[in-house]
Amino acid sequence: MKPTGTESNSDLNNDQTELSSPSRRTWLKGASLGGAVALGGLGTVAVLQQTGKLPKPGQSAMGDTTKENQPFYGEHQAGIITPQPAAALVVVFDVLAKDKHELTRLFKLLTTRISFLTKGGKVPDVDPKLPPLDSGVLGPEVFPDNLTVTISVGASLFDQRFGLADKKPAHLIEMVRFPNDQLNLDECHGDLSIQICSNTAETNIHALRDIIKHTPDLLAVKWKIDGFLPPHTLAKMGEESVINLLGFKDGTANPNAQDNKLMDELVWVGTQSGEPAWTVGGSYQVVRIIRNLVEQWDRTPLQEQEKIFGRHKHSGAPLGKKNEHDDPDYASDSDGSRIDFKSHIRLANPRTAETRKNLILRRGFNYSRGISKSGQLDMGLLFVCYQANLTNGFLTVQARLNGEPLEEYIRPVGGGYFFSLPGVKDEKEFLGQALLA
Ligand SMILES: C=CC1=C(C)c2cc3[nH]c(cc4nc(cc5[nH]c(cc1n2)c(C)c5CCC(=O)O)C(CCC(=O)O)=C4C)c(C)c3C=C
Ligand SMILES: [Fe+2]
Repeated sequence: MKPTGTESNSDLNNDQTELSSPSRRTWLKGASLGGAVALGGLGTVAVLQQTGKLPKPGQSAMGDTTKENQPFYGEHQAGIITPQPAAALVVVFDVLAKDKHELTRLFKLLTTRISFLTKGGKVPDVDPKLPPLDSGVLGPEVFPDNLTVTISVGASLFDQRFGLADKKPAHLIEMVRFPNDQLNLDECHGDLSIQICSNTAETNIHALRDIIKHTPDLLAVKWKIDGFLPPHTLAKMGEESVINLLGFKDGTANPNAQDNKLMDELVWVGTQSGEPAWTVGGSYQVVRIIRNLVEQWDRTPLQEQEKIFGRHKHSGAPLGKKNEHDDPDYASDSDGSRIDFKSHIRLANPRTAETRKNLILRRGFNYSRGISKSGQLDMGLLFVCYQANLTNGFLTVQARLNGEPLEEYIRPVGGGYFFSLPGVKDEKEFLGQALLA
């Protein structure tokens, strides 16, 4: 299936992200040296640690964030409209289950593991002659650390193996190849994706190893990629967006994920969608591994970089405007002399009444993973987005972006389309229950 979509102009509200998390306020705010005198004899760092104004070894610069937790039970899975933490990984599996009965066992197992991992708790000791129940990566007691684990299924899960063909979400297809793609098939598609996000890479690794340990006969890893967000800009989230590896603020014009009505319209599959009933409360997930050709980009004049995005590099403001969240005001730029018609932002979202249905919720992370065979840095954007309708969302937006000047500096190399399952409402339910009913 080929993505399509051409749009026309009129005005549209500018939806802004409100992802502010009070726990992410910089720990230095309000820290004072008062009390240092009372602890005379200790060095300044030790004094600040004693008074709780500096992190102790093992604590992050934000303070102890290990107890932060995201609820597992709810109408929707966590990790979609949840504010983004610093670390992420996406892992995609082939499902080894042989029939629907085994697939049900897989989803029940995933439910049990995720509900434990996101809450945390003590892991029982076992006979030392046996393998320990837990990898021990987080110590003897597992802590939540803001963990979310989001389960999504690919189009291939609806083949003949499990008798689910008639339950396939209407828009779910295998990822299509766009003109600028240089896809490595080893990093494309798959039966099941798991997005794991938390405050640290270690917590994500712990969760992944726990899931793999419990599912040896049911899942086989196909591909995996780690992502991160810069902590120094995460601390200012809500005021400013985080910076991507091309040095631009990313996420500025994202729809407000705290606005439930907007999320019902743009992200969650609703009862009137014409989709199979089991999908209500779920969302289409797009994952794209988009390499940034940073050596080339870093030798590109600032003026050119800004023209390509349509925004000022450091402030993130639309060209010709002052502040990051200012409206690009395309009505006053009908000839494209201020913000080029081919700029990334103008193509991605022309902000017309007709293109409102194409809005997507982006939830990307930076990635960096060594060097290419020809000695270039292998880094870029782990692009993730969610939408209620894959065709209206990513496929249409990407079709508009095809041929954009940014393509000279980016190469999509992998990814897939998936459907994120609806949430688990309480302890009696399991992930995918309605799909397997
Ligand atoms: C198909 C969807 C999109 C892909 C793929 C994509 C890749 C991509 N984007 C950046 C950097 C930025 N994107 C920005 C805005 C933006 N991007 C998309 C969609 C895709 N981007 C949308 C819908 C928007 C919002 C447009 C708007 O509403 O005005 C920005 C500007 C800041 C922001 O609003 O987030 C940057 C910067 C890269 C580097 C990239 C691939 C590597
Ligand atoms: Fe973008």
